[in-house]
Amino acid sequence: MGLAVLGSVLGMAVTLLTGQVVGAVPGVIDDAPGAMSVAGFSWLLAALLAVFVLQSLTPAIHQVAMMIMDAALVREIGVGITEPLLRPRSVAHLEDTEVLDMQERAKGKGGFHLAQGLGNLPWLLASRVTLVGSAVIVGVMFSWLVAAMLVAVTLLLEWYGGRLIAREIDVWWGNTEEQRRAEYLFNLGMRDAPKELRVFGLHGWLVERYVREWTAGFRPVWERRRKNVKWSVLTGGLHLAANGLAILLVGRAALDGRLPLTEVATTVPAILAIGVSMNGYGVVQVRRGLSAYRAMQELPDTIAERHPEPVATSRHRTETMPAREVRFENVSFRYPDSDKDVLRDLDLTIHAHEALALVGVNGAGKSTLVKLLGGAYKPTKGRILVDGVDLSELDLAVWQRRIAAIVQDFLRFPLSVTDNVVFGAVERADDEIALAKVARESGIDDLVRRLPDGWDTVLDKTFDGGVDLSGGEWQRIALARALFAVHAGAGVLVLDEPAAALDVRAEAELVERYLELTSGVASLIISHRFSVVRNADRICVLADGRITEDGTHEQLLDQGGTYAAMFRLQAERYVTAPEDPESEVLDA
Ligand SMILES: Nc1ncnc2c1ncn2[C@@H]1O[C@H](COP(=O)(O)OP(=O)(O)OP(=O)(O)O)[C@@H](O)[C@H]1O
Repeated sequence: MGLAVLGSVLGMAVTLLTGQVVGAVPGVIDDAPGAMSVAGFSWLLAALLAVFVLQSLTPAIHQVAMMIMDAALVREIGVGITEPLLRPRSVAHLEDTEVLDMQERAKGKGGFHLAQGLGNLPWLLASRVTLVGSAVIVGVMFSWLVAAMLVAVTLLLEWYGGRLIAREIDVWWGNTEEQRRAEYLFNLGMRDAPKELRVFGLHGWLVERYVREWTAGFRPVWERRRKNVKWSVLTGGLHLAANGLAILLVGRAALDGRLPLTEVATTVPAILAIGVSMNGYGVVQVRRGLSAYRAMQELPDTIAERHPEPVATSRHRTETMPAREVRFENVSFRYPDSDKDVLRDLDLTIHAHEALALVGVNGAGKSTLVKLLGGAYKPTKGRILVDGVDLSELDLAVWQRRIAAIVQDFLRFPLSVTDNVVFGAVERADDEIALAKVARESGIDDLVRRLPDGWDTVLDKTFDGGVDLSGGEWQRIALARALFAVHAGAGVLVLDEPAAALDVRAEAELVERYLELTSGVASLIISHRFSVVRNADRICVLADGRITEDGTHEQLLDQGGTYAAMFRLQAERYVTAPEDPESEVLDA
């Protein structure tokens, strides 16, 4: 800001000195009495040159300063927006439309990002300094009335021009249905589904559809722009007329001998400087940048107010829990903004050191139960007790580190194999012995040996030397990550569909070692594969939001309820297809 203001002050100094130089020329040439000496004139010229050079340098220095500032601003804004969203240990705020709106506003409306808005602040300030300074020059040297007229016209037209720009930008960034569809199609082709598009030969369809949606999406922008053109020409004409009138008045005063040469030579550039200080675009950018800045500042408080985090009471030793059990007591739950209870008066106890399997049809609420266990959501009714202590009284950050989980949509980091595994317990990232152990347990040791850079291979083909893994290989990596967390001391292991992408042999291996892998921790396994489920110490059926059956595999088969029916249905499929290699595994 200092540099920008200095630049405009130096600009005005150039105007004043130029006026003095021009005004002094006749006297110096005529060597008139009382006129400036040649030496004095030379000093004046030297001063003009020095100020001019300085003024020419400031934009370059300003650009460099802004580039450095801009990088820092973008970084700070990135942190300022993401940090409050990441900090809470639960996730309900990420589905709260008020929070999401505020986040959108903080990112900047109408393509005016906060960094751009704030980055424009110095330029706007500089143009304001030029406006006021030049108006004072015109006022002092010529006429305050003309100065006031020029300032009024400039500000009025700037305000109106800003409105036109803002409207056009709002239409542009209105994020119409068509624009969003075009963006979706673009990402589909470039990022999300390049393989499927080729397999189905959809290239031509995608391009044609993209062009159609894009054109439809931007039609309102062009309509608005067409409407704006005549107003823009009109305001431009008015501006020109006001400046022209002011210069005409200066010219007449000069011809009438009322205005000396120095004043004429100073006033004319000052009038032009007022004209070019009009900056409607900058005003809109700064105004929106500042409103985004306010939203960013309010974001943490809004999240804290609307989604208060429980205050952890240090009386409990969360880091060794659960020593006995985790108990769901009369728990009901519905997602925010939903009118359907996913869980209803559910009672369930998971004992420490016990392998518990949870089965149920699609959408029964199994993954939801895991989210509650991890404190991602709070029950709408009832309590979750860990060794008799309400989960809401525990330090959630510590509790969440006690849980090792493979969730259905586990993360596939485009980083090295090591990073993908040690993210299970970053504080133990250097524990190579544990790393080697989980590699054996999860069956990724062979895979790592085959990879070009072993543990350092990046698991994303878009990076140098990176590779793509198959779905099943990724699942083993996720299993290794969860086991690494268990070795680092996690007390609860959650495996949500750990075998979904595994081949028959890998699944059989997992089944064989399942109880060994989960010994010593409370484990919850969710699977539609009964070959996995039947090995658990205890099996619970989740239906209609509550536990309807509870027992060992044999007990539940004897009961002849839902579990038995589901198991027989799946087993029959293998029995009627004896050539299916999976039947051997099942028999085994
Ligand atoms: N974030 C959410 N907001 C609203 N409803 C949700 C959300 N996540 C899940 N649901 C709904 O909650 C219900 C239970 O979903 P959940 O994922 O827990 O089922 P699931 O038993 O794990 O199913 P699956 O076997 O298919 O994985 C479903 O009806 C689902 O549509």
